[in-house]
Amino acid sequence: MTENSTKTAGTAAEATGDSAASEADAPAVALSRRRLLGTVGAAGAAGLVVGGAGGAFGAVAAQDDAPKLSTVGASEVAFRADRRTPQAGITTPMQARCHLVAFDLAPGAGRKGAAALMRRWSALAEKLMAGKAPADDSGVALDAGPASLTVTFGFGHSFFGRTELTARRPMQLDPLPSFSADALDPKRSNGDLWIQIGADDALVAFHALRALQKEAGDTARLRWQMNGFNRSPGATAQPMTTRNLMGQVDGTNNPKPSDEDFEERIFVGRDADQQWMRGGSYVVLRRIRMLLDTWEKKSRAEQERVIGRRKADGAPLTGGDEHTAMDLNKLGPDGSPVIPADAHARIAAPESNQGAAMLRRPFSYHDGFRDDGAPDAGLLFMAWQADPLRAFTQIQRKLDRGDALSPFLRHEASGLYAVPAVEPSGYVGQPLLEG
Ligand SMILES: C=CC1=C(C)c2cc3[nH]c(cc4nc(cc5[nH]c(cc1n2)c(C)c5CCC(=O)O)C(CCC(=O)O)=C4C)c(C)c3C=C
Ligand SMILES: [Fe+2]
Repeated sequence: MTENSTKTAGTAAEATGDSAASEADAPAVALSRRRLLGTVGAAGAAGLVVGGAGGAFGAVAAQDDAPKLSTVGASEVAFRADRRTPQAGITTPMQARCHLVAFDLAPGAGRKGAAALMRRWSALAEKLMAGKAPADDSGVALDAGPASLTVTFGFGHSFFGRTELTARRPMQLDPLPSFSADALDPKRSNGDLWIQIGADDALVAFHALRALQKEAGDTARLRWQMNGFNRSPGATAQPMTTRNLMGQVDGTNNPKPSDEDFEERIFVGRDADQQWMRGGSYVVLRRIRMLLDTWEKKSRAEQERVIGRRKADGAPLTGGDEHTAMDLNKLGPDGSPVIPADAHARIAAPESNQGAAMLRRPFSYHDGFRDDGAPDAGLLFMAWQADPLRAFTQIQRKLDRGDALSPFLRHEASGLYAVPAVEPSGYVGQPLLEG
């Protein structure tokens, strides 16, 4: 139930450069090579379905007049399956681009207006993710396929008051506590409705954002919007965990779908009080600006001690490669821990937090330069979990008390959203809005 199937059209050798690959098996080969080692890549790859991504701007290999697409362009992520599944965009491998957008319901829209909007938005998202153009299309995404487009919908705390559904608001949506390093801008935080759009092509991502905004009509008003990016597929010789704008390999010690406790950590259980959230997840969003001018003045050795891992390959300072477990007990010749007591990876690790863990799926952002010339850049930190109190809040509280990375960060915006599962039919949130 954690995996969103990935469909793809496109030819073998085109994508892999592997002339030995056969037409039939190549898309799977190409995708698994590119994505298997990605931050949450195993999930997407495990759910591979090889099929055709047809549609108005999708590839239809059999049609002579249809545009030919690379495997990147033609890769399609399913919006829904034939059973209740988590929405796409949670375990889907991270795409190269993202737009995050929050809306507030217009006065008077109420539950009826919200339901109609979610019905329209879900239909549109399903169409776009299949590589099909909406009516009156702008043409922005012409020539491209779905490019792994995902559209993920969430509901914020304030949504439930606006729709008179407070009795069905899960306590997991209770506002996050304040942290000492917070410098939060309320205008760029929270919101009734939240959408995460991800795609491996910038035009496809923008096209979806614009189409969804237009579809909101008079029912919901845009509250804030953020843009993020990650490395482009195929940019590195082999698939790698992504780097953030501090240059660190970021995402190594994420929970993996193959972990025994992955489901219970990331997705809401079958016995949850709020039935409509069963199989869903909660996402915490933090727009975290990096103080890069200060960070970049530190030596590589100092930077590595801040995290507890090597910059070159993400390996723990206690040795091995990127995926070797940290040895938190190892002491150096001077008797002090090799991974310092205030190292970010030590303080955030499950071992330091009663086993708490969450699925981090962040995007970098760069919004130009501030008046003092410092980059307005950092991380759109997104963490997925079954219970934010036991995961994000627990870990952030600990980080707040003495993380060596915190002096280089400013948390400038925050959001917490309930992201329900998607049913085999109907629209996202229907069990909440009509249940
Ligand atoms: C509250 C949770 C977390 C925030 C906020 C956070 C911000 C943040 N992190 C990095 C860079 C790295 N984080 C790494 C590991 C890591 N971080 C968190 C949590 C938060 N990070 C966790 C739970 C972990 C995993 C710890 C473990 O189990 O080992 C790493 C190391 C590599 C990795 O495992 O991903 C880096 C690098 C930045 C730059 C940042 C804010 C901008
Ligand atoms: Fe971190």
